[in-house]
Amino acid sequence: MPEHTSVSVTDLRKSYGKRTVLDSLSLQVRRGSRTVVLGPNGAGKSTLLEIVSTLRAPTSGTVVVEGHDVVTHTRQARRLIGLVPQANALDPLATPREVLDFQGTVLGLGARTTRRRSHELLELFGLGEHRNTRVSKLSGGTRRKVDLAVALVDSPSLVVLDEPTTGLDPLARMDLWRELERLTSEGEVGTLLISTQDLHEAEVLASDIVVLREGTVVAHDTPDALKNLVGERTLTLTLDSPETTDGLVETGRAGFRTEPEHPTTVRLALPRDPAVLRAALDDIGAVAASVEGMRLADPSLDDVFAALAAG
Ligand SMILES: Nc1ncnc2c1ncn2[C@@H]1O[C@H](COP(=O)(O)OP(=O)(O)OP(=O)(O)O)[C@@H](O)[C@H]1O
Repeated sequence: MPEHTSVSVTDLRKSYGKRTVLDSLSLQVRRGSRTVVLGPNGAGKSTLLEIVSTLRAPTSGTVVVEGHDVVTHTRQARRLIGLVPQANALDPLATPREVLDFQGTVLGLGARTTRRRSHELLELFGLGEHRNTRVSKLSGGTRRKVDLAVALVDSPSLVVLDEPTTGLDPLARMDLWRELERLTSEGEVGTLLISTQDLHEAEVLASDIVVLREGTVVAHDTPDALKNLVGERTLTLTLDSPETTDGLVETGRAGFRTEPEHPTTVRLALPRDPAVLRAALDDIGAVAASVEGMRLADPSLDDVFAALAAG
């Protein structure tokens, strides 16, 4: 496994009976990355994360986390992984402090280390004022921070989060995103592996994106590279009449197009060839007196998802 790889997945297959859910899946998760796994319902995101986290056994193939094979060296791998499961699994009657202390005890950290780590994590997530409040009385966002704190008790190198903000309100989501960014930028956690259905979440969090479709990786790159791969920068002009837009579409040399429902707007995928770009600007210059508005839009992860995940 190369030094800069946190998780190395090779030829992974998972079947339930006759149904193959992950198929010949190979993937290298960069150490230090916030890698987001995107894919439609049933693509296999949770299954992949559960196998990486040692919760589920693969049918075949290998998964190595921080140098430890999750099947042959499960215990060693498990110690380096912090898991934030999809469903909240906290005891509603316990307090955050009790939950953290319990986790430290289960992990065999010793009383002093457990106390110190509990204190550090309560501080890290601003949970001090809630330390003695029962989990059942905490907001969804605060509970999620407790989930995250629990995952960090043993200072894992890799934190795996399955749909971490599902069910949270927009402010709580943004708050959790900030925490996750801070964890990696301040070096508290080496690598984050996150599954989500939420393209906005991916946009905010991801340094790297993996697109899964029907149990295989169909793309893996930085968000910008994926956007450039599938989408185009688009210029939208609003002109003063349908006649002017029609004229531009007919005479323009760079692929101007209109949409029937917006007869006064004209769209142009920005040409990469400088000569074609200059010709387009000339054409726009010729109708400059008719321009009423202009908007430049970058390709988005919606374009990536539509092109790659939905197929
Ligand atoms: N224990 C199981 N037994 C049988 N089939 C299963 C089991 N767990 C998952 N599956 C099936 O495997 C496929 C992949 O499920 P998985 O939960 O990994 O997908 P996902 O991408 O996480 O989907 P979602 O976004 O809906 O959570 C689904 O079709 C699911 O029904």
